Amino acid sequence: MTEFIEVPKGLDRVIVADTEIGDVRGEEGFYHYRQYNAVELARHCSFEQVWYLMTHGALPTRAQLAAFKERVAPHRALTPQLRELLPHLVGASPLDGLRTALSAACAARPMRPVLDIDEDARAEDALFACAVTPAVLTAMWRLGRGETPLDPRADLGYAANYLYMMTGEVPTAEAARAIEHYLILTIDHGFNASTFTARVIASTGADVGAALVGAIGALSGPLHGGAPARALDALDAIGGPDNIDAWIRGELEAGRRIMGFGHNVYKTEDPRSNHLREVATEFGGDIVDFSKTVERRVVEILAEVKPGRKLYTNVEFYAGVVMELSGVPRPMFTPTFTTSRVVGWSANILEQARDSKIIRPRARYVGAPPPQPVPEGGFED
Ligand SMILES: CC(=O)SCCNC(=O)CCNC(=O)[C@H](O)C(C)(C)COP(=O)(O)OP(=O)(O)OC[C@H]1O[C@@H](n2cnc3c(N)ncnc32)[C@H](O)[C@@H]1OP(=O)(O)O
Ligand SMILES: O=C([O-])CC(=O)C(=O)O
Repeated sequence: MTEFIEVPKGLDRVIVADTEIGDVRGEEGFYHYRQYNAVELARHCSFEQVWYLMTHGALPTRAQLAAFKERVAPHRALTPQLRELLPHLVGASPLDGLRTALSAACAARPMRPVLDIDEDARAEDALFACAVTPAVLTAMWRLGRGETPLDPRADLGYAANYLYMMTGEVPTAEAARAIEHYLILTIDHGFNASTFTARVIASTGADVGAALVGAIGALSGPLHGGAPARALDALDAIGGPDNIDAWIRGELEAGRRIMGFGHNVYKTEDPRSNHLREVATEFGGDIVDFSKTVERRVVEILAEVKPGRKLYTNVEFYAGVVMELSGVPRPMFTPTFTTSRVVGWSANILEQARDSKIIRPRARYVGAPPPQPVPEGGFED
């Protein structure tokens, strides 16, 4: 007799795997990649150093980093197939374009199921997908505006090159470093919905590309990854200090959620939000002051209207502010998130692929009691 185990809705607080990649300690407001505080990594490392850490399990030596960058370099430009495909995707949102184009690029490679290949081959597939993602997104953006996609520049760091390929301008050091901080902060975050999706797909033995494309789909919803542009739109809709309370209360009365607030794991301040607030403060300006006032009132009003829920700003609120100040166009906010999270998904896919157990939970059937006779011809009257 099979014994069933009830778990809370949304798998809330359920531990479904062991991982050596990192963890989120929600009560403390702390998260880490491997053995390092992720915020400290953002303060002290380049994106590529943390990328190496996530996939290799240790920070690189100088020589290892140089060798890693050489492995990445040939994959940073669009493949010939992508150059041909992307113009056909103009009109799609950058994220939908990425989902489609990455799938095509992985198919053209071709990628083979993780179950059929060794660790090195899986890691090469993951490295290819991560390296080409910024080129796909920036090309989609430029093509959509009638501009020619740009090749990556070897003399620019990861974030500076990303901004350059998108806008055609070499960004200021301040903007490049701000985006690099944001990208490092968002590489990984426990078993969030998109990472879990990637791991479910990898647990079937499917190829790395299949797992990444599924994860992109999971990151496109407003409740996960899709909030930064909506948070900025909210600042626009509020308009000025006199309208803050009325706008927030109106949204809550209409049953809507305030984007960029609340988190499934953090029951105190999100450390990424605290760090990005600092980054935004270094830029300074009206939008930063206004954001801080809005943040304070949202937290206060949520505490009043939703007592006991412990709702604070999550990463997405100041992510939007920092991206806006760094010159990232709003439709590229969530796509920019994928350029970092693809590295975290990849580390998770590689870890999951070492485990041969398929992820396969059960659901309780609550429909009409079976078996009923099938109506004549398969039609209802
Ligand atoms: C990188 C990221 O993906 S970060 C998350 C980005 N998403 C957002 O910012 C969207 C807004 N936030 C939310 O929708 C939620 O806080 C989530 C999805 C992030 C987390 O949800 P959960 O932890 O599962 O909380 P849940 O949905 O159970 O909400 C708990 C209560 O708080 C309320 N709540 C949670 N977040 C918010 C919010 N942003 N605005 C208003 N109310 C909220 C819910 O309405 C619910 O109230 P109830 O008890 O009266 O029903
Ligand atoms: O952890 C989560 O559920 C959402 C989140 O903040 C992330 O994925 O970065």
